[in-house]
Amino acid sequence: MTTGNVLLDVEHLTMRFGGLVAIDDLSFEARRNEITALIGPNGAGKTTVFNCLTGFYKPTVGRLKLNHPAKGDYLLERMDGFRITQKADVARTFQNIRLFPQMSVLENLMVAQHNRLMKASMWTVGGLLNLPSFRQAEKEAIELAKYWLNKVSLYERADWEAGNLPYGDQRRLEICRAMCTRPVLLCLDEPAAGLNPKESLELNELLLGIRDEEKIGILLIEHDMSVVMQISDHVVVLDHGRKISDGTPTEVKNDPAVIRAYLGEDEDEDLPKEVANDLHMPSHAHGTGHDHGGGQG
Ligand SMILES: Nc1ncnc2c1ncn2[C@@H]1O[C@H](COP(=O)(O)OP(=O)(O)OP(=O)(O)O)[C@@H](O)[C@H]1O
Repeated sequence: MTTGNVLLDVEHLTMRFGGLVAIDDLSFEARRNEITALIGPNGAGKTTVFNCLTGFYKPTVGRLKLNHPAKGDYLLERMDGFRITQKADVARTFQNIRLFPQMSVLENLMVAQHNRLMKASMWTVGGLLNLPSFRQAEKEAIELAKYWLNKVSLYERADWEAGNLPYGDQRRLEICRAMCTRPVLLCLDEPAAGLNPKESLELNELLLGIRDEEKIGILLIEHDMSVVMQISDHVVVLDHGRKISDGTPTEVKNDPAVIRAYLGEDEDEDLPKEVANDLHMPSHAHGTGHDHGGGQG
């Protein structure tokens, strides 16, 4: 595993819901210019980590330090969700698509830049008077939106209602929308869910391009092991809220603790072929009864 360039430092994160410990003393790092995958069976606590990072939940215990390359350090656990996006430049997508379906594709990307435009308009006055500074900000916002639409071949459909796009395109539009906020950390919750193999490959290319060209950190929750193993620089494995492995994809897939978490020791269960292939395990194996499909968080 590489060192340096630590962008996100999660220290001793614990999240309890009443008597349920969803995250139990979790520590890990995510670096700039890297894709860090957070994997684990259903209910392992992955989405809860995202919810803590983005201000949806206040952690019971723990420190979530974002080392912003331009602005300094932020302790995310002390910030409200909108400030985490606005100030700390953390962006997120959700398991279930959350576009504005009746707005156009382009409008969805302009809404993402609302904060910047409001600031440039001096909270309406500059916009009403159409001041040069506002016109310039608006031009830049449109340019940025077009840049991302070109990246995902949606430029020609900028005027479509977002809800009318095919499913895979909606997923990619969500990523574009997050990128239009100019994040330093992009958190993606199961971006490959429901994609066909060709769309999954395109997603891999998009994410690798974002990592290499934008030089940001990506934190990825994903059940699709072909995506995880092909594009991650670093994988953190959770099971029942605890970290059970942390390393390169090769280190993690050979880790007996990971194999046990996915396969279990007691019951007979078929491991889904694609998980078995990517973890280099037999598809006939023993199981814990953990569900391996893409669940809701
Ligand atoms: N708001 C909440 N209130 C009570 N329990 C919760 C809440 N949010 C999550 N949990 C519980 O915390 C545990 C972890 O859930 P979480 O959604 O983080 O898992 P996950 O790894 O993302 O699962 P999946 O892969 O199915 O999305 C689960 O037992 C879940 O029921």
